[in-house]
Amino acid sequence: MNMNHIFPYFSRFTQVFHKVIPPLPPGPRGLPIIGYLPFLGTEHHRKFEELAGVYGPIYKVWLGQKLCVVVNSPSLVKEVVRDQDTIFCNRDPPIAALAATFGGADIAFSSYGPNWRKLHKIFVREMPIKEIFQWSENILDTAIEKRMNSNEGKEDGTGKFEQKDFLQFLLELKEKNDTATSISMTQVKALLLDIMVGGSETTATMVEWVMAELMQHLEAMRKVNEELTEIVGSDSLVEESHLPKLHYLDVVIKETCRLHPALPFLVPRCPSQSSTIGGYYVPKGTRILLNVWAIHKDPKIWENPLEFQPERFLNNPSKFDFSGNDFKYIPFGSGRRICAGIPLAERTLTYTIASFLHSIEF
Ligand code: HEM
Repeated sequence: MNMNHIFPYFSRFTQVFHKVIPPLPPGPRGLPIIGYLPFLGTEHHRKFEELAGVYGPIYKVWLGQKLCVVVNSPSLVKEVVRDQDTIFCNRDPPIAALAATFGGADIAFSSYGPNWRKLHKIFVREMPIKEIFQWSENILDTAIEKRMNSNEGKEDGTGKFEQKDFLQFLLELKEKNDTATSISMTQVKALLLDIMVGGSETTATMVEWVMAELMQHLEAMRKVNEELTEIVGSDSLVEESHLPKLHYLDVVIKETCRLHPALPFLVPRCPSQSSTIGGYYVPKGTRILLNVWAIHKDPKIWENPLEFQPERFLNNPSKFDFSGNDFKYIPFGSGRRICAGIPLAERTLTYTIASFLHSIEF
């Protein structure tokens, strides 16, 4: 066992001895140095769900030299993302993420501080979300039109799109002299990474899961198709104005996000100072995993949790939205570090799936 393993225990021992701080959470035993790593298997979300069944709403697990605390209940998630959000809103990026994001210069892996605040403000308040959406809308329209052998596209005749470019928006910010909003080239690249990598992989994964669930549940597929015929009509393509009226598709997407959250532990957080969760001691620097996978399938919270039942959201669609205010349902996270792209993600998901289903017979 190396010093990293020993030190928290030693320092805790002296403090517990003097009755200053509570114990660490319970958790499975691991091996010296490598901790619990050899027992994780390949499906970490299932293993961590299984451990929640054994150790309850909070447990610790050593992954190599890293102390991880896994939180498995809505009330303890609230302690992390609401009651103590300022302490727990740092990230704990692995080396690979730091290498990919220019040392954590982006929003997702940046520590909570001036860089995050500036980029987050630009992203949430100033980014031309509509233009980014229309850019993806154009790509999809063209793909579907090609698929339908139609020549009526939104291209300008030269094969290029007429849309204003969001890259141009970022480059203009780079040229600004105003320190409050101007950004460096590294920040431009980091923001693009968040949009292109963070935004596209998650959205593509969710589109695949929705299609897979609908193909397994033909009654739900029939209802979505009926709704599309009613709202869009049989001879037209799906447009952005149709999206808010597609209520059944909305609950299909919500139910899919419950069963298959794109990030089953969200993006791990890290306390900036030692704290407690659920009465247990959590040292500064611990990796905090919020186990959305287990919470979304907890039979104490959900009736028939493993079944695909979009109707469970139908009577109360606004209670379970993506805002992260109800800690039983947080596919996009919650608190200060909630997904910065929710409006875009919601529109893109609904638009892509609606267009596929309306234009192609599966
Ligand atoms: C279905 C699609 C998506 C899902 C399921 C999703 C989910 C998430 C989740 C779970 C987090 C972590 C939240 C937390 O730690 O509390 C996150 C963070 C983030 N997402 Fe998304 N996301 C999606 C699409 C997008 C899109 C389209 C964009 C941008 C174009 C985006 C940008 C971000 C950014 C920048 C963060 C980091 C926020 C921060 O650390 O402050 N996401 N997302």
